[in-house]
Amino acid sequence: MPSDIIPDGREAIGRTECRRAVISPARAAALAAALDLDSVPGGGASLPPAWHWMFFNPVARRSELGPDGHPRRGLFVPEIGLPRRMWAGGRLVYHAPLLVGAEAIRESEIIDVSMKTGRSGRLGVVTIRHRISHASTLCIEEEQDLVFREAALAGGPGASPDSAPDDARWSEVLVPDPVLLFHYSALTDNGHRIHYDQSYARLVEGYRDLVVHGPLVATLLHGLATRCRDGAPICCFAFRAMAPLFVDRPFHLEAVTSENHGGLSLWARGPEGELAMQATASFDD
Ligand SMILES: CC(C)(COP(=O)(O)OP(=O)(O)OC[C@H]1O[C@@H](n2cnc3c(N)ncnc32)[C@H](O)[C@@H]1OP(=O)(O)O)[C@@H](O)C(=O)NCCC(=O)NCCSC(=O)C[C@](C)(O)C(=O)O
Repeated sequence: MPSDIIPDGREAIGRTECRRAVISPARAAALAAALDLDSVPGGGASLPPAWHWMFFNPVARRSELGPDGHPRRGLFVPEIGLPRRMWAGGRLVYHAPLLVGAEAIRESEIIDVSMKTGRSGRLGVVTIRHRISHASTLCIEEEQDLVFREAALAGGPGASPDSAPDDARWSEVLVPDPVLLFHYSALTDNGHRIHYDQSYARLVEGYRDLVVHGPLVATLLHGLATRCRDGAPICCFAFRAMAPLFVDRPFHLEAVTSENHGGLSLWARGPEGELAMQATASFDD
């Protein structure tokens, strides 16, 4: 392809992949430890919601990695000429539990690639649909939004995050220390350098420090949602990452009962009061 043609990635719409994994009790126990939880889901138990993000991830050979530590773009996720990847949001429907110890299959399809111009510059949004099943039982349907941004430029448009709500009924604080980031990267087979390589995060991607994983924050919000409802199963969860959170800077996980749908509105509030992630959860009861 001539170098002056900027790819838009839309040729990848419809691309599919399929991965199998055993919902490993050892990984579940390791995530429970990393999150400092009292209970560990053992063999045969239901995997807590969002913990499936530990499984089905591509493990690429070193020669197939891109400069950010992810598998090189073009293998499944398309190359769209925008180098900085972020996990920016998703929508999940939980139909049936994934069982610890059992084999599961994830079928994935790229369903949209769209180019946008945001306050922070040009963005490419790649949306992937995943269907996760035990044999013929569909357990989770998920749409995952990956955002790709332009290379960091000195003096480029800065982030202008909104403020988080101030009416939380439930609030918990978490310090995302580097050991937690390390464990979450390892448990999710995620080589993305923004989470552990400080000079890369700062000098190449232009962040102020190591970035907290979007799926980790969303996992913590799932946990808060479950506690707010005394363990009732979540049936739907949607989230959008609005601003990055950084290592060692405490943030709050907060929730309030939603007047619209009777479920919960949740958010992560960053250290300066910024809205870092917003989410909604609804329940089977
Ligand atoms: C994405 C940023 C730069 C856009 O910020 P912006 O200010 O430029 O955007 P905007 O002006 O608010 O919106 C522009 C357009 O983009 C859309 N948009 C705007 N935001 C989103 C979103 N979240 N999800 C989907 N779409 C989004 C928005 O709807 C709009 O579309 P429209 O023109 O059609 O109306 C900004 O929201 C941001 O910095 N978010 C934080 C992302 C983050 O911190 N993610 C977690 C860390 S990265 C990670 O964990 C990675 C991992 C795990 O290693 C991994 O690679 O898989």
